[in-house]
Parts: sequence; structure tokens; C-alpha cells
Amino acid sequence: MGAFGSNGSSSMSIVMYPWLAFGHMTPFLHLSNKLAEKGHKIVFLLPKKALTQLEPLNLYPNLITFHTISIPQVKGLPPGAETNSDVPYFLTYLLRVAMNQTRPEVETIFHTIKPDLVFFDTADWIPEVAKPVGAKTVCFNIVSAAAIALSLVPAAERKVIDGNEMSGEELAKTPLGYPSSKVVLRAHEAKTLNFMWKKREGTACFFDVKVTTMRNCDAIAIRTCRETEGKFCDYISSQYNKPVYLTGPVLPGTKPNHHLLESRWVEWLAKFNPGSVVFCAFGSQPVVDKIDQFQELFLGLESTGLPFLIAIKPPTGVSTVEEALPEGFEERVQGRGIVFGGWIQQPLVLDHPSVGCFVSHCGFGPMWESLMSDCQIVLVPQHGEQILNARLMTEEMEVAVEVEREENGWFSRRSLENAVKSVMEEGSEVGEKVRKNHDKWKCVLAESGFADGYIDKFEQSLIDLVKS
Ligand SMILES: C[C@@H]1O[C@@H](OC[C@H]2O[C@@H](Oc3cc4c(O)cc(O)cc4[o+]c3-c3ccc(O)c(O)c3)[C@H](O)[C@@H](O)[C@@H]2O)[C@H](O)[C@H](O)[C@H]1O
Ligand SMILES: O=c1ccn([C@@H]2O[C@H](COP(=O)(O)OP(=O)(O)O[C@H]3OC[C@@H](O)[C@H](O)[C@H]3O)[C@@H](O)[C@H]2O)c(=O)[nH]1
Repeated sequence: MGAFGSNGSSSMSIVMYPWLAFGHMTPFLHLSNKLAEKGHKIVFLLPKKALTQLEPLNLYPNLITFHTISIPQVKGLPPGAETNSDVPYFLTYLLRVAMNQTRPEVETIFHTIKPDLVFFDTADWIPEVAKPVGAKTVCFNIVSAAAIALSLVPAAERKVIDGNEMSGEELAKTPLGYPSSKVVLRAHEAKTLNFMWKKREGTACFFDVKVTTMRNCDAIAIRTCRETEGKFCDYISSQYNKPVYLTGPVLPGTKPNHHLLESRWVEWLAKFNPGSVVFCAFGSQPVVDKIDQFQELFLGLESTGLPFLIAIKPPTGVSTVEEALPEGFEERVQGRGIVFGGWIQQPLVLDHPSVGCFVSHCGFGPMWESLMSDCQIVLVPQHGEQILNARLMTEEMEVAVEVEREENGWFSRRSLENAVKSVMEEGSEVGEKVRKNHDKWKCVLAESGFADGYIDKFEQSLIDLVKS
């Protein structure tokens, strides 16, 4: 094995195989760009359908090669389903079953490429397949360290009695030594964690899969930084008794071939004053499943009286967002409100000067994107991990507000309207506080050398790992 690194004579050969969700594939690709910038070669495994969205984000096509994987049809999944965008949230485990069936194809690829390193997060058989070809494995986690520390460490193990669901109170208990009293779930929120211990046909439970990946890999990596989540990273490291490598925020930055925002959005956004538009986006998967809750979100934005752009996937059972709109909504908001059910260039919309507020489901990718923007941030988290991200943003960093929900999980149009107004109205105390804190954090994260420093250190850890 020769010398490694940007100044060395040879580069590392890396394979990436992320979970089949855009919230995972996107940061894996951003990290690939950072490693390619240092001269390393990457083969990126992904389903065919994801190519359209990911190809424009590949900044080093000479070094990053996309290799499409056939995702088998599994009974119960919608026909042609390949990514989380094609699957309702409650069926996501079947996509995991499908991913497991790609093992023979991945094995063949490893034998052909013989990589030095394999990055993965969900396919727990990767270490078994990588070892015979001499590759080291990195479990790269793109969710918050807080979410992993709360529920995906050995100390969080739970006994499921007779296949019964656990109570919210039981699930809300933090594992021994968990380092925060603020980034926690309330009992009614913790119920969303039940899926982790649920036994499913054809695949182990989520908790077992994740703990196995982190136990069996050669290194654990997390897309985060010490400044925001140091204590959670230390806790994970102590739980698994291995070092945790941090990549930092891993955002693409501005590159010469950075693509442009589609003209339809440029033209529409240009009609409004700087900082006046509310952009609401809920990620790549259909997450708001109940149609009345879906409509309440729209009605809440309508009530703000502000211009808004909503990018959201239709709820389960409805094929387009248009079909799910509240009655008379389109006529009432004509000229100031748009709803879009397709893929939108989220980071570029957030960068647009007319956009002043981001209403988000608080996936971890959007969380970083919002921190790097100048927008006020309003959070409507849907599931466990997103709720924890939201607590990090509201309770620890104090850069955002969270929309209030009732005990049954429902949020009203009024609570959404109030949250948006609390950050958008001039002179609002809350609005000023979160803006000040957000500015401070942005200065830290955007400071020259901050993100690059993380990547330099990360690259060195990988080189040491490969040589070990
Ligand atoms: C209904 C179930 O769906 C499937 O999983 C749901 C989503 O899981 C996301 O990943 C995580 C979620 C959570 C969480 O909700 C609460 C937590 O405290 C921690 C996590 O962690 C993760 C996670 C962590 C680390 C990692 O490397 C991961 O790959 C994930 C995921 O982002 C999203 O795409 C899923 O839709 C699941 O398949 C389950 O079996 C279903 O029942
Ligand atoms: O229309 C879209 C949707 C998404 N995106 C981009 O795609 C990326 C993925 O978005 P999300 O993080 O919301 O992705 P997902 O919906 O797959 O989230 C999933 O994985 C990451 C976790 O933190 C989330 O909680 C989980 O739901 C974002 O960085 C976003 O900028 C778009 O550019 N356009």
C-alpha cells in the first residue's frame, strides 16, 4: 500500500453505499465531493431513480462514478419503489428488506473494485462482504449524534415483552449516562420510537441493525461537529468503545459548476420583498400522513398573510398535492402562495434573497442547510430523530422555534401561524433572540477553515485506518 493523502503519490479507492433515502444519499455525496477534492476515487452505489437528483451534485465526475444497483421488487412495496420518496413512512422497513437483497450484486462489485474503504450506514452485512477483499468499513451516520446517543447505543437496549409495544413513558427514559436533560423526548413523542424494537419479517429490528453496524464496522463516523454535539459524540464513543470520527457539517459550498435555481422559482420569488417569503419544505419522503393535518399546515401558512412556497410530498393515498389542498385554498392564496409536490432545489431556494423564513420538518440535512442560511427557522418535526434535532436547535442552540403540538401529536393552524409570526414580525423578542443566536452559530460554522479543518482531520483518520 503506497502513501496516501492530497500530497501523497496514491489515492484511496472508496465505495459508498448509503441507505436508499435522499436524506442519506445527499450527505454521502457531499462527503464524496470533499474526499474527491483531495484526490480520492469514489464509486457511489445508488438506485437508478436517484440519479436525476444526485448527478447535478457531483462536483468531481472524473473521480466520483455512479454505479446503479437494481433494487428488487419486494411484496408490499409500491411497484418500482427504489427510494424513500416512493414509499410511505410506515413501509420503510420493506425498503430495508429490498436493500438486503442487493447483497450478491454488491459483493461482486467489491470483488471487482477491491476498495480500500467502504462507507455505509444501514446494510449491516457490509463488514462481512468487505473483509474478504481487505476493505475497511466506516459506518457513516448522517443523523444527529443526539439521536444516536438517545436510542442506538448498547445502553438503550430494551426487552420487548410478547411483541407488545412499549409505553411512551418507558421509551422516554434516557439510557444510563446520556449527557443531556434538554435534548430528550416527552412521553407522547417517544412513542414514535416503537419502530426500533419491532420485529419484522425478512429483517432484524432497527435497533439490532444499527447497533450491529456500529459494533462491526472498523470506524464510526458522524456528520456533525464538536461545537454543536461534542458531549453526544463522546457518549457514543464510550458506548461502543471506539473512536468516533467527525466530518463536520459537510455542505457543498460554492463551486464553479454549482447549478442555478430553476427559472420558474427565480421569477416567482423576484416578485416579493427581501426576506419576506416563507419557504416550507418537509423533505423527500411523504411524512405528513393524515390529510387533515396536511391541510392544517397549509391553512396555518395562509393565516400568516405572508407570501409562501410549500414543497411537500402528498399524503399516503393521494397521488398529487393538488388533490389534497383545502377547499378554496388556491383561489384565496393566488399570487402569494404556491404548493409544489416535486423535487425542489432546496439549498438554492434557501439562499434566495426573498426567502426570510424556513418552515422545516427538521431532518438533519435541512438542519445544517438552515443553519448556514440567513432565514428564520420554524420547526415542525414529525418523528423521533427530527424531534431531537428540533430540541437541539431550540433548547441548546436557541436558534429556532418549534410549533406547539397537543398531546395527541396534532398541531393547529393557529400554533403554526403564531410560530411563524413570532420570528417574522418586526420587534418580536423571540424573533430577535433566535436571529442573534443563529447569526453567532453561522459565524462559527462558516468561518474560513472551520469545515475544511474537520475534513482534513477526517481524511487523516481514514488514511491511518487504511494503513492500520
Ligand atoms: C417506520 C420505520 O421506518 C424506518 O426508519 C424510519 C427512518 O429512520 C431514519 O433513521 C433514524 C431514525 C431515528 C429516529 O427516528 C430516532 C432516533 O433516536 C434515532 C434514529 O436514528 C436513525 C438513524 C441513525 C443512524 C443511521 O446510520 C441511520 O441510518 C438512521 C432514517 O433517516 C429515515 O430515512 C427512515 O425513514 C425503518 O426502516 C423501520 O424499520 C420502519 O419500521
Ligand atoms: O424536494 C427536495 C427534497 C429534499 N431535498 C434535499 O434532500 C436532502 C434530504 O432531505 P431530508 O433530510 O429531509 O431527507 P429525508 O426526507 O430522506 O430524511 C430522512 O433522512 C435524514 C433524517 O435526518 C430525516 O429525519 C429522515 O426523514 C436535503 O438536504 C434537501 O436539501 C431537496 O433538495 N429537494
